Amino acid sequence: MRGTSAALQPPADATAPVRHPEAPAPGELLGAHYGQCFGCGGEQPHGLHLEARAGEGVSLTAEFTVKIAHQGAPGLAHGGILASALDEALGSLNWLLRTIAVTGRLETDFVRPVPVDAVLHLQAEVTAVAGRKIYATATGRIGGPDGPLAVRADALFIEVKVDHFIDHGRQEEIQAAMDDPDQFRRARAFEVNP
Ligand SMILES: CCCCCCCC(=O)SCCNC(=O)CCNC(=O)[C@H](O)C(C)(C)COP(=O)(O)OP(=O)(O)OC[C@H]1O[C@@H](n2cnc3c(N)ncnc32)[C@H](O)[C@@H]1OP(=O)(O)O
Repeated sequence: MRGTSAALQPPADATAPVRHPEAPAPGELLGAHYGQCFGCGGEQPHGLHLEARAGEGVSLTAEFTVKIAHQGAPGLAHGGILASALDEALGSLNWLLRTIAVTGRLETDFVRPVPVDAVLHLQAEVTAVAGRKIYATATGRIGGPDGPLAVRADALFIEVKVDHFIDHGRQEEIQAAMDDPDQFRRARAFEVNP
């Protein structure tokens, strides 16, 4: 069974997504956008350490290994963790558009339980854009890109200005990110077009 609400159906005037000319080449690792990010940051000991690689068009692949710290039921990944992995993969697509956007809505189907130590292979793509609204979809398969389907999600991202983070984020982290002398890292912390 699959459920996607009307809010995730692109409107009639939606257009196909356009890959930014300076987006990383297909096959290139995207790297973490922020070291403290729970999804991709290398400085988060219990984070997902999700590694995303650019694909063709506005798509990517990503992998994450389910760790002991990610359990819900004994020996199985927590559903919220799996939704986080999908959210992170979907959010990383915005780097290929060079658009700053946040998740407005995320609808997840949990198809099959995912055991600890399994590697979840994610595939995500933007399907349509309508004004500030970015529609995207993702799947997660166990053990390999052709492995059994475990999770899938459809999402709506909403384009925001960098002020979204500056206005709402805790001041000390915002300041630290803004003070980063590495212009590229500073830009990516907020997924800003550098
Ligand atoms: C930096 C990259 C990090 C990647 C990590 C993974 C991504 C994340 O987890 S991001 C963090 C989680 N998300 C958030 O914190 C977002 C919190 N929400 C918000 O800040 C606001 O609600 C926000 C910005 C999404 C929308 O607010 P606002 O800018 O005022 O837009 P608003 O005018 O309400 O809506 C714009 C359009 O989007 C639609 N929309 C907004 N939210 C939703 C929603 N939840 N469901 C469906 N449609 C929505 C509106 O209906 C409207 O559509 P239309 O233009 O057709 O009328």
